[in-house]
Amino acid sequence: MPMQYLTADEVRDAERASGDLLANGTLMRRASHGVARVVAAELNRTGGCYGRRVGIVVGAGDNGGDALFAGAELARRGVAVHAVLLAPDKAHPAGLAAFRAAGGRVVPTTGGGAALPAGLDIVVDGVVGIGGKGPLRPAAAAVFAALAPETTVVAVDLPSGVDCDTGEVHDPSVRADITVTFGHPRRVHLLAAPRCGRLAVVDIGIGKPSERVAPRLFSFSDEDIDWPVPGPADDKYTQGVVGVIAGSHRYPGAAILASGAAVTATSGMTRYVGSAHAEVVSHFPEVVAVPDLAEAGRVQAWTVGPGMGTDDAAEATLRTVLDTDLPVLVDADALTIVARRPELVAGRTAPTLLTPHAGEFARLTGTALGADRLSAVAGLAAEWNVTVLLKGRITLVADPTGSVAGNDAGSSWAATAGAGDVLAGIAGSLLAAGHTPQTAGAWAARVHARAALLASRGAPIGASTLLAALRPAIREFVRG
Ligand SMILES: NC(=O)C1=CN([C@@H]2O[C@H](COP(=O)(O)OP(=O)(O)OC[C@H]3O[C@@H](n4cnc5c(N)ncnc54)[C@H](OP(=O)(O)O)[C@@H]3O)[C@@H](O)[C@H]2O)[C@@H](O)CC1
Ligand SMILES: Nc1ncnc2c1ncn2[C@@H]1O[C@H](COP(=O)(O)OP(=O)(O)O)[C@@H](O)[C@H]1O
Ligand SMILES: [K+]
Repeated sequence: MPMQYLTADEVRDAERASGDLLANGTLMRRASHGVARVVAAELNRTGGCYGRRVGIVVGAGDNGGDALFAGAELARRGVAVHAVLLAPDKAHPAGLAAFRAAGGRVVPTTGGGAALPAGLDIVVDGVVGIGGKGPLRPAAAAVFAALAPETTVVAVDLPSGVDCDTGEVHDPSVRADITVTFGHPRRVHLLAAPRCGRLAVVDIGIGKPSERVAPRLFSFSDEDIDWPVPGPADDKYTQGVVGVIAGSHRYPGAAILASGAAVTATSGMTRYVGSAHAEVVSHFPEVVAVPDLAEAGRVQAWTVGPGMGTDDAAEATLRTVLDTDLPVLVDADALTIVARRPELVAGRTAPTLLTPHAGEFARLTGTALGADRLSAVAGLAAEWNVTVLLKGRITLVADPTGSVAGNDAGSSWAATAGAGDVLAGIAGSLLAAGHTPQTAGAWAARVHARAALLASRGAPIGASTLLAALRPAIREFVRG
């Protein structure tokens, strides 16, 4: 099942709908118990709970309340728990009473600030949760800045200082090793996944919000991905033929990478059109390669753009392809052309997938991509009535209805020249196989990221190494 990521308002809506459970404190009891369990498991993994030392950083709201109740539970298990109260007058009263009663120690405040003692095994970030705004304030920032670098940080609900709805990482903010959230993941857990560390979702007995607001962010689970495979009745044409228009005789790299990715991604046939036809065939003899579009046979989808140039001839080719009623993936140089001629795609009714990186995105919209990547990509998709895949560590694929599929690559080894050409070849193949632009883009991003991880094993890679790992990566997503 795809995972849905909620806004802070949607979380509040779901919490309110749980009625008595919210009012009588059951939700907070379950939430804090979940935090304590995760912290205890981490301590047990590294030697046990008894005699260990944990710090909690407690803000003014219910996030601090969660931390205090969790601290109380840990203290009852024999952990020495020290709390810094950032706003002593506002600290959750029942939480603070429980913490003190269990033997938790509150660090005395001196000169308006307080620091945690040294030598802690784990520090719990209970500064802010879904009610937080902006960066960490100075008192909280000082506590985290003073921690030894090896201290494990467990964030309650989200790392404080990171925006719940946009994932904007303010400076300063918390970097968590583990984040414990409640009921349903929030947008921040995907949009700022590297800042959240491992995510633990604790069931506290709340349902889904009654209404979702656009953009609605989700991610495919591995099990949702069902890679196309040929059946007994298939031949090379029935699985969808993909056409690649990329590269040039002078710069054949993009042509070879995109065509090679298309050959590898799905069975069937890959056609190539462009002046690098001889180079493409010398690397991948199975590609049917011709210099001119007029000579190309039939395809079920086009990938157009990487390294094709932006001159009049390139524009004419792009126009011809976009004038068809076939699915088209528009990348790289083709995006530069579209930025000056938006009417080429804006009126299309056939499936259209634009795949910009941040710089190309800015060229398309005329403004630099800000911190709210999710709203930006959903906005462009809605305005142009196309699907937009925004590249990066977190790839976002927005369709025009406000649905956005996100994928955390899990590593950043794919940030290498030519990796985008490989992505374009994979996603084009999935379009030719009949998938929607959003599914094609999101599945391509997932398998591309997996290939980068497999290829790298901890060392830098180039795009051809990534391409070589594509087949084992795809194997993980072939069902049955
Ligand atoms: N509802 C429930 O049943 C459940 C809720 N649960 C938990 O409650 C959390 C939500 O609690 P919440 O609504 O009290 O807000 P919260 O995130 O603690 O922060 C707001 C406070 O922080 C302050 N503040 C704001 N920005 C700040 C900054 N940058 N730096 C420093 N301070 C800042 C601001 O205070 P002020 O601006 O007045 O100083 C305000 O008082 C949720 O994330 C989950 O953990 C769970 O127990 C499950 C059940
Ligand atoms: N920091 C990062 N972490 C993970 N993947 C990244 C990162 N930056 C870029 N990528 C991925 O690498 C590829 C780079 O594409 P692109 O920028 O078009 O490069 P090129 O044009 O050189 O091929 C995309 O698939 C993108 O999502
Ligand atoms: K927090």
